Parts: sequence; C-alpha cells; structure tokens
Amino acid sequence: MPARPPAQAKLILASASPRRRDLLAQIGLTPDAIDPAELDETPQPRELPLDYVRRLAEAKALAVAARHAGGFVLAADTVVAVGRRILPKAETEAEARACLALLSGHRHKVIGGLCLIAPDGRRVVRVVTTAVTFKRLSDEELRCYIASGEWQGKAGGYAVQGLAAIFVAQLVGSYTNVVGLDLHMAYKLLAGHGYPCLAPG
Ligand SMILES: Cc1cn([C@H]2C[C@H](O)[C@@H](COP(=O)(O)OP(=O)(O)OP(=O)(O)O)O2)c(=O)[nH]c1=O
Repeated sequence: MPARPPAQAKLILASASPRRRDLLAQIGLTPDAIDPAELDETPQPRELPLDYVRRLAEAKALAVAARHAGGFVLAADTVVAVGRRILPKAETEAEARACLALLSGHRHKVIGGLCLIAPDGRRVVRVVTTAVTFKRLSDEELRCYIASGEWQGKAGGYAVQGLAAIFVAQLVGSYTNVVGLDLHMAYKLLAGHGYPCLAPG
C-alpha cells in the first residue's frame, strides 16, 4: 500500500474539457481546482497516435504541476486514429465532414493518454485504447449530424455521448475512454498513489 498523503492534498484536473470534469463527477470526485494547460497540440511530423497522446498527457500534467506543488495533478489527451493517422479536433464543418467520411463504415481507434503527478512528485503515464466501428453513414445521417454541431471541438469530429451513439455498431474496450477519460485507469492511478477515491462509509 502506498503511504497515505496528507489529508489536505488537493486534486487538480489539468483540463478544459467539461467531459472530463463530468466523468470524474460520475465517480464522486470533484477536483479542488480545474487548471487547463493550454499547450500547442500540433502533432510532430510522423508522430504515432500512441506516442502523441503519451507526450501530450505528460506535457499537460507537467505544465500544471509547476503551479500546484503538493497536489495530485491529473491530465489526459484523447485522439481518434485511423491507422497511423491522427484525426483533428474538428473546428469547422469541412473538418467534421472529412473526419466522418473516413470513419463511415470502418473501424477506428480512440486512444487516451493519462498522466498523474502525485504530491511526492512521482509521475505515471498510461495509454488506453478502444476500438470503435461506425456504420456506413447515409447522406441524411451526415447532414443531420453536421447540423447538430456536436462535432465541434471533438477529436475525430464526433461525440459518442451524444447523437453519434447511433453510428456506433461496435465498441470494444472502455466507453469512458472514448468520452475523454478512462475512469478505470484514472481510479487505478489515483487510488494507487493514495488519493482517497472512495469516500468513507
Ligand atoms: C471521440 C470523442 C472525443 N470527445 C472529446 C473529449 C475531449 O474534450 C476532446 C479531445 O480533445 P483533448 O485535446 O483530449 O481535450 P480538450 O482540448 O477538450 O481539453 P484539454 O486539452 O484541456 O484536456 O474530444 C468527446 O467528448 N467524445 C467523443 O466521443
């Protein structure tokens, strides 16, 4: 068992993503602070999706830990990958259409990187992969989905927790990883480093 950290050790979520905050709330965790890292998220030339999420999750955690000594700092990064290709976070309709055209009728991977920095400075990075298969999208489905606007700011141009759930023919692995934070791994990292995830009683 790891040594229990001081009772006042705070939980810092290094993320601007409301999805990650909501996911933590689902398991009864409310961060003491939400402090997004705001880094340049451009992939390096020929960077593989797995390397990219590891690098980003770690960089986000390190940037934020510098401002919160003695806390538990949790950071994450999510990408949608088609083979070695990292799809963008869709910011325009054209980007969302291009992503959905690649995903339609095919299997892709959602890769999530998590990094925890514990109060004693120990740092752990983990990667979780989920395989998702989309049905073949009709023109009408594509049009409705683009009109929904739910693709905005989402890795790969969709959000499984919304309307896009109807496109998912199969999902193998962690659902919460696709939404933005694998809760099993987040719990394992936090509890494993002595954060009191389970409220007494
Ligand atoms: C695939 C998928 C992604 N997403 C979201 C989760 C993330 O918010 C986003 C991926 O972008 P990220 O860069 O991982 O996260 P972010 O920019 O929103 O926040 P921060 O960097 O501050 O932590 O896509 C969904 O909400 N649902 C999905 O089904």
